[in-house]
Formats: sequence, C-alpha cells, structure tokens
Amino acid sequence: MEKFVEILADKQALIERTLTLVVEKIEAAIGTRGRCTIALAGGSTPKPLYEALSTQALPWDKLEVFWGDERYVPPNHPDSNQLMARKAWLDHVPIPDANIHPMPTDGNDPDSDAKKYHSELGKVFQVPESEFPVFDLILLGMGDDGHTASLFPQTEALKVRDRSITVGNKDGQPRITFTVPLINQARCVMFLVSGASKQPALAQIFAASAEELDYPSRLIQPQGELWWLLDAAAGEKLKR
Ligand SMILES: O=C1O[C@H](COP(=O)(O)O)[C@@H](O)[C@H](O)[C@H]1O
Repeated sequence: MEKFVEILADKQALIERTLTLVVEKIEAAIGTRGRCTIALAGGSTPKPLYEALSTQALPWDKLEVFWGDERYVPPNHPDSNQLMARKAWLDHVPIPDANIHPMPTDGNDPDSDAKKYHSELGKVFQVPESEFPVFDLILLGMGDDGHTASLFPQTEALKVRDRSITVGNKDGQPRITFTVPLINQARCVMFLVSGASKQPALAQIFAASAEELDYPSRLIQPQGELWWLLDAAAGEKLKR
C-alpha cells in the first residue's frame, strides 16, 4: 500500500484537489484498461465534488459507476446516496444508464439485495462470485464515529471476509455496504473528510494503535493507493 495524506486549506481547496486526482485516476484507468470502475461515497461531503465532476468533459461511456454503500430506502428518497449522486452529477452527463449500478434497496429483504449486488459485481467485473473485484477507484467518506461506507463501529459487517457486499447496521437500521476485503482490493481508495467534528475519530485512525472495531476506517488498507484528503478543519490536529 502507498499512503498519501494531504491537508488542504479549506473545503473548496479539498474539492478542487480531489477533482484533479479523480479526473487523473479516471483517465489513467481508461488509458490502461479501456474503462474506469468507480464506487461513490454518500453523505454530505462529496456532493460539491460530484457537482464539479458534472462540468468535466470525460469519456463518460467508459465509466462504470457503483456505490460503496446505500441507505435502505427507495431510490427517490431524500436520504438515498444514489439520488444525491444522480442529481449532483450523473443526471448531467451522457453516461449510459447501463453503466450506472445502484444498490438495490427497494425490496423488503436487505440480505437478498446484498446478494444481488454481489452477483452484479461478478457480472460486470467478470469474476467468479468467490473472488473480489478490483475497483480502479473507491471514494469514501468518514463519519464522526470513524465509520466508512456503512461499516459502523462494533457491528457484524466489519467481520465479513467471505463476500463483497453485506448488510450494515446504523442504529438498528439496515444498509447495504461494501465489505472490508472488497475495499482493500482496490487500486486506489480516496477518503474525503471535512469539518472539525471529524477530528476525534481521525486522531484514533492515525494513532499508532487503536481498536479497529471501534474505528472502522482503520481497517481500510488497500493493496493499491490510499489517499486521505482532509480540509484544515478536519486535519488541524494531525499537523502537529
Ligand atoms: O452515512 C454515511 O456517512 C458517511 C460520511 O458522511 P458525511 O456526511 O460525514 O460526509 C458516508 O461516507 C457514507 O457513504 C454515508 O452513507
């Protein structure tokens, strides 16, 4: 793993730097492999990044878009990570619908929907279901509690090692999420973190030792590049 940590002056600088890196990674993947497989983060932090991506001229038909996690709500629900990314970015660029792979969340069976998405990954990546696909780029956020994707502290989802997709648990509510081994297979993982409320968790995640099950983002150690992109408010204490 190659690890990079950057602390940017403010949220705007964070978004601009991330935009540059994401465009570089997309172009490099398409140049090398003919397509780019990307997984998107939800939450509030990446929205301006997605808005900025919507203004770029990229070979959109070469992008295969997935989500790293999803709230278990219908796709038109205000909490849907898919809806946010579509409104901010995907609805504004000529990306074929077949290249957009939302997590199924409108049934009544999160376990079965997690299995369906696992199968969908196998088909798009053309790997047997027993193997973990290798994403070109996985975008992640981090919650104030150190969770990433829908891998929440002290939950069963953190221990899943035999499949790509599982059911997360946010205060008793199910979510669909990438598992740790799937994320760790990626060529590049980028954390995008903004705001002072993230400082306590970041201190634990960057500490020499801390309980991984309490701070799930510590479990993210990809075989490729790991980027931590922070604004000054989030990264202030890490500078000292
Ligand atoms: O619930 C979620 O939270 C995290 C962090 O979100 P943020 O609002 O603090 O940026 C996010 O990465 C995840 O995808 C989302 O479902």
